[in-house]
Amino acid sequence: METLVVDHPLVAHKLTTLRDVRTDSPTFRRLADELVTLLAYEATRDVRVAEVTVDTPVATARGVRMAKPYPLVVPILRAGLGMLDGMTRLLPTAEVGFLGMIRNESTLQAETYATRLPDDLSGRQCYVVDPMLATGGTLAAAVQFLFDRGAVDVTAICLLAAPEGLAYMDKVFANSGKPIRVVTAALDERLNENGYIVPGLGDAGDRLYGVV
Ligand SMILES: O=P(O)(O)OC[C@H]1O[C@H](OP(=O)(O)OP(=O)(O)O)[C@H](O)[C@@H]1O
Ligand SMILES: O=c1cc[nH]c(=O)[nH]1
Ligand SMILES: [Mg+2]
Repeated sequence: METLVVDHPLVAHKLTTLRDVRTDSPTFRRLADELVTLLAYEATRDVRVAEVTVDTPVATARGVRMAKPYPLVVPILRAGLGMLDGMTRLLPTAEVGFLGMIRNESTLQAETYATRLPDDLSGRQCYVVDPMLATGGTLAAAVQFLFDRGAVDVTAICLLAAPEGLAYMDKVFANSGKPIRVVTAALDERLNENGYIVPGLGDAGDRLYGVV
């Protein structure tokens, strides 16, 4: 598995405000939206394109267009929804599948409560969006759903990642033979005894949408 920590002053600046406990929900939403756009710019570096020509007012120019089948963007509900608009703004032809997953806060096991994905993902590039990669249980289950449907490669875009979660992903998919990439704004120190990322930003879903 490949991990890319996007090292850019604008990313670091926005992430710092996102982490701040004083940042209110409207600002948190706006920053999550802006950050995903910056991360997606790097994450889509290998998105498939097809060569085309267009007529400019002056001559013919060679260029590229997004190739079919178009990528699939998969937000993991709830918190991943806060990253969806930023992704589709950058990839307007992408299709969107949904996974509803919740981490049981006692066992830290991921439970799936909704799946709305195309049955056949053969040949599709998939982009999973979820702000937090903590133990990695949620992302591992999400990637497995996509591979089971034939996805060829999966890139996860996470605002924050913990070393424990990356190690877990590495272990689970060591022999998958399919490319997996994690693109994140920061690799934090560790998980605490409750499975929260330290220093982290708290519960991303609650900060986006309110405490449930
Ligand atoms: O790496 P893990 O240990 O599996 O934890 C990460 C998951 O936890 C959060 O979701 P949560 O379960 O809080 O659901 P929510 O988005 O509805 O708040 C987060 O958005 C990830 O999906
Ligand atoms: O720190 C964490 C860990 C899991 N889920 C969150 O929202 N935050
Ligand atoms: Mg949550």
